[in-house]
Amino acid sequence: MTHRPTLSAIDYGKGDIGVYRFAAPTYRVPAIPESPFTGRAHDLFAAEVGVQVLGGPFAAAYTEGDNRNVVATDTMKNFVLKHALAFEGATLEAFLDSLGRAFFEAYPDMETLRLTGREVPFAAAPVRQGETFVPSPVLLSRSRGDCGAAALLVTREGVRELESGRLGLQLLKTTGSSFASFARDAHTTLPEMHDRPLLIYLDAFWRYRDPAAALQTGTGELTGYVASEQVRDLLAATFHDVNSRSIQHLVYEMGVRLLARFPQLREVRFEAQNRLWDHAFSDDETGRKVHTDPRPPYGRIGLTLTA
Ligand SMILES: O=c1[nH]c(=O)c2[nH]c(=O)[nH]c2[nH]1
Repeated sequence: MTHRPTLSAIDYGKGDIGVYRFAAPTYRVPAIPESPFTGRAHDLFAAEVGVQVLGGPFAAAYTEGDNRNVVATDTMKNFVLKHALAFEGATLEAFLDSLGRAFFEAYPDMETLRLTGREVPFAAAPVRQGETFVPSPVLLSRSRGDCGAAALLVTREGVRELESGRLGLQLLKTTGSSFASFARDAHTTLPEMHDRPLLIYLDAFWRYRDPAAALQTGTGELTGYVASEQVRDLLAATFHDVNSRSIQHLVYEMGVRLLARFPQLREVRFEAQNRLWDHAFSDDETGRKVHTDPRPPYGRIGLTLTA
């Protein structure tokens, strides 16, 4: 008999479950100075949801090919869609939380779930109404830009981990950023940059002191809920204001302001990428400059700040 290795961790589930729900309840949040956002202007709840079942009595499927306890991932997908029909709340976090509880109720063998969601952003198109433009109540434009996100680790006892986020920001500051006076040695070729056009890709994440603030199932004003659109705008406002000496310096300032603006948060985290364009040509007479894409290697800057 050959030696049988130990099954240290197993998980299986479904990814990228598109959930597009019409007539979804909306919510509002208190205004903050850095953002015009106070609530979603339409009633489409659109997200890509992921479900992973961890551990539990699913080992025999791996070791014996015994599927008797396996909930087919196709069944999970149907379960998620059906749950969206019944869900009374408005936010991604509340949806995933209630989804977890529904899974535990329906499937007694499930012990731990990792639930993830990423908003599919649509914005109301501006349409003329008299002398001005208003958001169309029926015409939405799919935005390929940044989006809200949430990830929960849940057990039958409740939410063990909850992290919210805004993913995929791409921010360019044309002037007012530097990177100079860094350590130089025999390997250094990078010149000092006292004013560089700075392009960053940025994912931002946050955790609440009390996850209950994120999991409110109400639909009116959700006091204490942090809307990812406001986070996006606060990060952009910070980049606008700060003359950064590096991306490290910039994300630190972003984190400080985010924690100060939302005292209900206990931790913020950033994953930034330096996507600075390469300078190609300049014309001193006109002041024009042309840049091009950099070579593939890019700088990565991470930061976690605790309040
Ligand atoms: O903001 C920056 N931080 C760095 O650590 C770094 N390193 C580098 O080559 N360019 C930059 N820019």
